Amino acid sequence: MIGPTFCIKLAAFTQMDLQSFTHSSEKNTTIFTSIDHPTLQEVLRDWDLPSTESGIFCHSFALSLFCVCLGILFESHHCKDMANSVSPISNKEVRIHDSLDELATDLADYIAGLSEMSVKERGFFAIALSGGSLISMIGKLCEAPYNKTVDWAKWHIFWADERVVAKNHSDSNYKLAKDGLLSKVPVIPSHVYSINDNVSAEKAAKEYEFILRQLVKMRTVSVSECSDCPKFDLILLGMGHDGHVASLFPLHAALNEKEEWVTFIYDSPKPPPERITFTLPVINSASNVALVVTGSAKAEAVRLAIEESSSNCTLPAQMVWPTNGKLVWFLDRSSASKLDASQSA
Ligand SMILES: O=C(O)[C@H](O)[C@@H](O)[C@H](O)[C@H](O)COP(=O)(O)O
Repeated sequence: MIGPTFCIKLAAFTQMDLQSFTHSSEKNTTIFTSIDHPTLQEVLRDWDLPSTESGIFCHSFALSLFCVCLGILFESHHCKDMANSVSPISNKEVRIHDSLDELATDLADYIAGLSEMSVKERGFFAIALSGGSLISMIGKLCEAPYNKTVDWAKWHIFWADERVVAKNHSDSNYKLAKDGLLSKVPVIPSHVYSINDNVSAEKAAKEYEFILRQLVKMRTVSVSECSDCPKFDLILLGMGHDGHVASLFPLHAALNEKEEWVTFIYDSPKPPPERITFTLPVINSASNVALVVTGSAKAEAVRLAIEESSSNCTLPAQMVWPTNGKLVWFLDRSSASKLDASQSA
């Protein structure tokens, strides 16, 4: 019987035997043709397997099982590590544009491309929007060719953050997106997931997470391979000059939220104070995250976020590291002006 100590024993077995492994490899002999390690002998005894000459088969068998275990251990460890990782990602791209018009066209191409790919692969495109100037930047999607070529009926639209105000309030991110994009393209109204604006921020966050959980169950929104988090096809974010993204502000407790998918705040430094926001685990579980930032006022935060990502980072934008996804920065020359030459060339 393979007992629960199986993995531990095999792990112990390899740890010790690296030396003899290398040694026998150098001598070009068959690896592990005789079992001389007590831990492996113990494992084989537990399984009632022979331990000497006829052991070649057993050795290969044990070695193969060990490799499988190691693979599983590595994979789960890797995923866990990456979710809380402090190491810089390599799947990051910085696109710097000479004009806002050029940026807007590139952004529209990028979104249309991801939409096409997701619809082809999954039948849906789950996109999360934020507020601010980002919405005017994606305005080109209402124009030709995108208004005709994008498969709008397959879009499912969410908010990475929302201000807890009435939907017709000028502060509402929903209203901003509706006026700037959603009312101008043929999205299906029931695919637009706005928050409940009749309840407290706390309740609105809970309800929003509940809706998300249903959609993840149905796989309208995909699920991360490393956690149970939703895996959005695309999360679009802006960034404040203080480095905040969505409604995750510097040094705010919401940045540490690891369990909830959607959290709430009552003290946003940027008005209005009551907001709901995706948490970092959700943002970092997305397939694609785009950070769209323009203007010289944000140049220093851009530099810090792109060039100073380290273990002691404090800017929320520095903490945006999609675990298995891709991060693209869309910048204009002004916001990129403090990047080192190799980034901004
Ligand atoms: O609801 C919000 O306030 C936004 O989601 C917020 O995160 C915004 O994206 C940034 O503050 C950048 O805004 P600007 O691009 O307008 O500066």
